[in-house]
Amino acid sequence: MAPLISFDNATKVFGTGERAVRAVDQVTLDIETGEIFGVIGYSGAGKSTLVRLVNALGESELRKLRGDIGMIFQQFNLMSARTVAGNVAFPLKVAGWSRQRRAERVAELLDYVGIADKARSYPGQLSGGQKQRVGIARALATSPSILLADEATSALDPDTTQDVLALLRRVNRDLGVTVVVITHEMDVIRSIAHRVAVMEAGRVVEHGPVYDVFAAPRERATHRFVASTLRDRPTPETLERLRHRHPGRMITVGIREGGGSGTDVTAALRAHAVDGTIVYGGISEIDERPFGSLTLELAGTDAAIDELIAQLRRTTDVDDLGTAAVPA
Ligand SMILES: Nc1ncnc2c1ncn2[C@@H]1O[C@H](COP(=O)(O)OP(=O)(O)OP(=O)(O)O)[C@@H](O)[C@H]1O
Repeated sequence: MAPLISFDNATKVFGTGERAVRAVDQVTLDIETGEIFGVIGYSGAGKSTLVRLVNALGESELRKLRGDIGMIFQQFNLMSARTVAGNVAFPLKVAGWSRQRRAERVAELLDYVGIADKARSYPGQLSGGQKQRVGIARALATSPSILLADEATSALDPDTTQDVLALLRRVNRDLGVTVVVITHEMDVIRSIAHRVAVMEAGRVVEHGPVYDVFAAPRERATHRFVASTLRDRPTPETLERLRHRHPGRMITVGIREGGGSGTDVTAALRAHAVDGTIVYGGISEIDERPFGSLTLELAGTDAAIDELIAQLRRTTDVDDLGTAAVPA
């Protein structure tokens, strides 16, 4: 199937001469129908500009697509003088829907996003999470096939963020809407994206399935984003402290789907008569698959520990951290 959105060597330059900024620099990227695609980067990386290019297609393309792209924003962009129902009805009005059909569609949408009771409220009377639900209802009004979410959860607290992300996941799954999420937070990517592109200085420096990018980040920026969300591996400072309490041989074992599970670790310890104490770690989910690591202090003969590590390395990555006396 042909991609829904295709960037082919896309470039956007602001300004001219010495002051020219290449906000988007030779980006080639395909977004497939039905996926949740994440674009992550630090402030100024060019994410918003890239997504705005989707909205700025040539006239004929645009006519074909008008009403086919919904958009939600960090600051919600609701009309404060209109009620919730009025905000959601607005794009339908623009599209020429009758009053009766508008009312039906608005009721259906507000029910879907879980704020049917707020139809007559004004945006100023709503919490941030409720405002974003209105934004989502409005963006979905004309049944678009693409939803662009530009930092849509960046103004929300962590719990509300998870609620809104769960709603976006439903929109993708139940309604088959292709969702493009722009964010600077790897937590957001980890929670809902299937594939991700990492942007830096206008370029896509790395992209692929979220699980693969997490499991084997190649670029420095990607390493930083991954570390910012998992926090499962001890930093050098943490390791220093751990060594005081646990002077023995330590290893960090990657926990993955299809190899390197907690069960594998337990079985390997037993098979080699090595005792393992879990001293650090975290296992969570990426794209609904297990992912993380465990750091263990091991007690056993050197030979047994070496064999244990060799066995684990057949299915997952193992960092040998050495001992307090002889760090690796
Ligand atoms: N209209 C404009 N005129 C001039 N420069 C611009 C304009 N829009 C964006 N830029 C520049 O392009 C670069 C990329 O900006 P962009 O907003 O796309 O980044 P971003 O990754 O979305 O960052 P943020 O999350 O802070 O919005 C920045 O250096 C920015 O200053």
